[in-house]
Amino acid sequence: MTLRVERLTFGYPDKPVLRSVNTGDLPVGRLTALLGPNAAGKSTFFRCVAGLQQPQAGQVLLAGNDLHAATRAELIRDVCYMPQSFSSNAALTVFEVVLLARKQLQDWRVHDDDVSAVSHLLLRFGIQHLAERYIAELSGGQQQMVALCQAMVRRGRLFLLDEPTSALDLRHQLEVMQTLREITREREAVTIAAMHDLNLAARFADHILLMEEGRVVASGATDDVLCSSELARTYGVDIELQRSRDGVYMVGARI
Ligand SMILES: Nc1ncnc2c1ncn2[C@@H]1O[C@H](COP(=O)(O)OP(=O)(O)OP(=O)(O)O)[C@@H](O)[C@H]1O
Repeated sequence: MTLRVERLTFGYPDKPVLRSVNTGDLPVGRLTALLGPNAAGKSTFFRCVAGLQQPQAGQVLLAGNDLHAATRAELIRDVCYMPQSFSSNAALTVFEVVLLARKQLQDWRVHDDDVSAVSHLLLRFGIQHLAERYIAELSGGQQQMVALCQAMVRRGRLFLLDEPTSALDLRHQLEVMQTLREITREREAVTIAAMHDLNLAARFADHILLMEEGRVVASGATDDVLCSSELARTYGVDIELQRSRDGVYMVGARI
């Protein structure tokens, strides 16, 4: 199974945003990092793929089937989306909001496997100790981990995560990326994480999509894309890359 987005096009009145985006085949069981400068169109791309914004043209093919030809219920079942900004009912606990995310568009009854899925995921992301805390009482980084659990708690086939580590400290960034990579492999899902940290992408992503001004200008294996002159050109900086045992690290950037 692969995800393949073809000619995805979206714009606001007088403002084209996505200009015929083609991703190539994004492999199942692999973590893809979506990179690109501010305003390149990454969040818009996610919203269009998730069906939250209506593209003007193009197809989103998951295992060869057009996601947007599916029913709303099928789309929600298959695609799990974590938006860039966290918004949850502050009067609910962490356990409750993650459970609610799991039950989205499902039978309202809570079964044993729902409770164990939520417990297991909180444990996996290391926030089980927050389960009974109210959302309003959490730090920004803790809220981001809860948002991530909301996206990952369902059995989707495609996970779209908009900057999942932007509010996290160094240790949590590494732990979350490692866990995301493991879960993606175990579930044989397609996971795309938009991010600005090239070092994290280099270390954990298997595949890179590089976006610039509403187009994907490079799609390929992490080592290939990060070493390309395209990356320096897209960001408008000189980038020095150094390979290490764990992958490719960006060690320096100059304007
Ligand atoms: N509701 C809106 N109306 C008009 N233009 C919008 C709207 N939302 C986003 N845009 C524009 O669409 C373009 C792409 O925005 P988008 O949020 O997709 O970029 P991004 O790559 O996710 O950026 P960042 O890395 O800064 O989060 C930007 O020029 C932005 O100003």
